[in-house]
Amino acid sequence: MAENPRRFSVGYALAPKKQQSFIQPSLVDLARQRGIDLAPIDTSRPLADQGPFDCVLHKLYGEEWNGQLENFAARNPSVPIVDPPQAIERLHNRISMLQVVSELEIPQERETFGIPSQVVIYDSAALSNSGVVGALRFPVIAKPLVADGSAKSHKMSLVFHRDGLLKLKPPLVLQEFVNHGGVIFKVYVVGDYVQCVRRKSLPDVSEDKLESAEGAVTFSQVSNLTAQDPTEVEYYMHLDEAEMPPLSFVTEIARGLRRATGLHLFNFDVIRDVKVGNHYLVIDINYFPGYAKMPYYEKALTDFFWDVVHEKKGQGTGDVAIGNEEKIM
Ligand SMILES: Nc1ncnc2c1ncn2[C@@H]1O[C@H](COP(=O)(O)OP(=O)(O)OP(=O)(O)O)[C@@H](O)[C@H]1O
Ligand SMILES: O=P(O)(O)O[C@H]1[C@H](OP(=O)(O)O)[C@@H](OP(=O)(O)O)[C@@H](O)[C@@H](O)[C@@H]1OP(=O)(O)O
Ligand SMILES: [Mg+2]
Ligand SMILES: [Mg+2]
Repeated sequence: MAENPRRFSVGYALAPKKQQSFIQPSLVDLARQRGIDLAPIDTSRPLADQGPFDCVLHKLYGEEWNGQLENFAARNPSVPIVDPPQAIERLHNRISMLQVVSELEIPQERETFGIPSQVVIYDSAALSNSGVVGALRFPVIAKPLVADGSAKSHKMSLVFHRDGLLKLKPPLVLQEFVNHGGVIFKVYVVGDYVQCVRRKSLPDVSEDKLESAEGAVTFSQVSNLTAQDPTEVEYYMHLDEAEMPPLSFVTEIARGLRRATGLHLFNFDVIRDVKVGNHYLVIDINYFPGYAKMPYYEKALTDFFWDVVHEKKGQGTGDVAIGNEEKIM
């Protein structure tokens, strides 16, 4: 009689909303067919008492949880934790998050990339200090310094003039707004796998608008908004027409970020400067983003789990490009 093939278990610890969106029956079924069982972790009990797991997947924060992961790792040194809290930590601060982009050493040829000019503001006095904000070109986006996934950390302001800064609540980052044709590219990374999609963004700000606009406007998670009125529907039709950045280019950045951060699961937001045409700016990096919105996410994630539990991370056979998807090796 044939032996039962070895099964693997991936334990997951996610906030309820994340669990609901990510753990879809289609993902659970596909993983199961490939010999991988997705098992919920009970966060009210010690992690080290649960399992056995061949991998621990998580998006939870805090000292208590980090302590649980440390205990688990001490008892199970060979079980990968995706991803280690110290590696995720740098994405929780919008300065350290983009610092890593500036440090990438990638030959820039036809397409170039960077980050927008920005300054960090720790106290209200700095908002009226010419020495601090004088070098910035308006409009600017004010972003909370902390990017910890809270609703507050996504609340931003588009500020047209210096007087619009005065009501803001530090600590925050003031980042120059770059006109980019109202579309952002979200580059999803799942281990070796990379997929780029278009999303709605803030519209360009013309010189006229800049002169006539007053103060600041607030917004939150623009890219997740859905069409509400006919002009929005019209907008979405044109969104599909925006030229994508070359996949090999975003894949190079993805590979660089993976190496520099040690992270396996993240996405980054890229905009294309309309004034330059082939210059791109990375404006945001998110840990374990909404993968369920990514076409065929079940396959990408299952392949990733398979690689992790078979300890074959990064030992592929070469680059495979399929449409807007690519594998980095
Ligand atoms: N420097 C910039 N220039 C132009 N538009 C920008 C800039 N920074 C941010 N935006 C716009 O604001 C949106 C929100 O900014 P950002 O992505 O930093 O916020 P977030 O709350 O971290 O987003 P997410 O939901 O992806 O985590 C972007 O998707 C983009 O539409
Ligand atoms: O809400 P979704 O599931 O779609 O995912 C969003 C995710 O929320 P969740 O982790 O609470 O689910 C966000 O994480 P936090 O910053 O809030 O931690 C952030 O990563 C967004 O960029 C994701 O949207 P996407 O970038 O994929 O469009
Ligand atoms: Mg973003
Ligand atoms: Mg973000």
